[in-house]
Amino acid sequence: MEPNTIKGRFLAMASTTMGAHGDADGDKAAFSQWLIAHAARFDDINHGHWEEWSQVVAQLPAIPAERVVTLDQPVVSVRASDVESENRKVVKESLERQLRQLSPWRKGPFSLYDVFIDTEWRSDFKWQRLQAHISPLDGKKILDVGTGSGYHLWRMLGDGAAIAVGVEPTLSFVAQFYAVAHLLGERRAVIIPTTLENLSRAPLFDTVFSMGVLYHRRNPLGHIQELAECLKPGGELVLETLVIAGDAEQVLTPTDRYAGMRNVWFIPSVPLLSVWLARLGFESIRLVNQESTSLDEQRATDWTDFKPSLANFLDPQDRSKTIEGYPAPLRAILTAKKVSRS
Ligand SMILES: Nc1ncnc2c1ncn2[C@@H]1O[C@H](C[S@+](CC[C@H]([NH3+])C(=O)[O-])CC(=O)[O-])[C@@H](O)[C@H]1O
Repeated sequence: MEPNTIKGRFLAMASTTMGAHGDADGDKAAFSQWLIAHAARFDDINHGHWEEWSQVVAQLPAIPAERVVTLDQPVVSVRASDVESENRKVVKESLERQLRQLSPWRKGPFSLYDVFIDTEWRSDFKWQRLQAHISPLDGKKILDVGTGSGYHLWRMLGDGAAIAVGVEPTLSFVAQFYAVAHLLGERRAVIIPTTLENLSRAPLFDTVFSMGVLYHRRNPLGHIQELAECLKPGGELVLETLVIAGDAEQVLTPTDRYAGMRNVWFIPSVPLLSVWLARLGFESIRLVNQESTSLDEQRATDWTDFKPSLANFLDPQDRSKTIEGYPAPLRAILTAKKVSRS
C-alpha cells in the first residue's frame, strides 16, 4: 500500500534510498539521516492549494503490477503491459482529468498510461545538450536545485544515477512530481519542498545541477557558494543559466522585466561566470554548450495556463531582442569540479 500523504510518500522513498547506493555504511546512514530530517519541510507548508493538490495525488489510481517504465528517452513514460484496451480508455480519461487539476505543467514531456502531457518546455532538449558532456552518473547521488516537476530527476535515473534528490519551492510542481512518481512506481527520486538557501546543506552529493535558477537569485555568488556546500570534494557542478555575449567585465541587470520575466537579477557573460566559479573554489571549468532558446523549446500548450510564452516576449521586428530591448535569451551550460582539499 502506498502512503496517502505526500509526506508519507517522501518518507517511504527516503527509506528506500537507504539501500540504493554503494556508499560505505557510515556514509549511507549520514545520507539517510540528512534526507529523513527534511521530511519536516512538509510540515512547514502553508499554501492555500496544497491540501487540494495533495488530494489529487492521494486519489490517483492504483498502478498495475505489470508496467513498462522508460526513463532514458525524451518522453518519460509508463504504460500498462497487461490492461485490455477498453479499460485503458477509462483509465486514460479519468487520469487525464486528475492530472489537469495540477496544471500548469511547465517541464516535461511525460506519457502516463496513454495520457500525453505536452508541457510548456521541451525539457528533453536541455538534457540532450548536456548529456554527453557531464561525468557519468552511474551509481551516483545527485542533487537538482530548482528541479520544477522533476523531469530531469527521471532522466538522471535513466542515465544510471542511484538516487536523485530535487529541491523545489513551487508547490504545484512538487505535487506534479509526486503524482508522476506514483504513476511510474518509482522510489529512487524525491523532492524536498524548499529553496536551496533553506536546505540544510552538507557535502553529500557527487553531482549537483542548478539549471535555470542563477538568474533568479539576487545574490548569484551566494547561490554558487551554496551549491558548492552540497558537493563532495572533487564532485561536479552542472550550471545552466542565461548569459550575455561579452568579456569578463560584463553582466546585465535588467531595470525591470527580462523577456517578460520578473525576478531576473544577473545575466553574466560566460567569462565572468567562470571567474565567479574559480573564485568560489571550482576548477576544470568548461563551457559545454551555448545556445539561443528556440521557439520549439518553450511554447504554450493546452497543459499550460495559456499565458503567453517565449514567442510573445521577443521583439516581433527583431527576434534577436526581447520586447524590452535586451539581447534575446541565450543559455549556457558550464561544468566545473569542486576543488578537493587534501
Ligand atoms: N532559491 C531557489 N532554490 C531552489 N529552486 C528555486 C529557487 N528559486 C526558484 N527556484 C525554482 O527553480 C525553477 C526554475 S525553472 C528551471 C527548471 C529546471 N531546472 C529546468 O532547467 O528545466 C526556470 C525557468 O523556467 O525559467 C522553478 O521551478 C523555481 O520554482
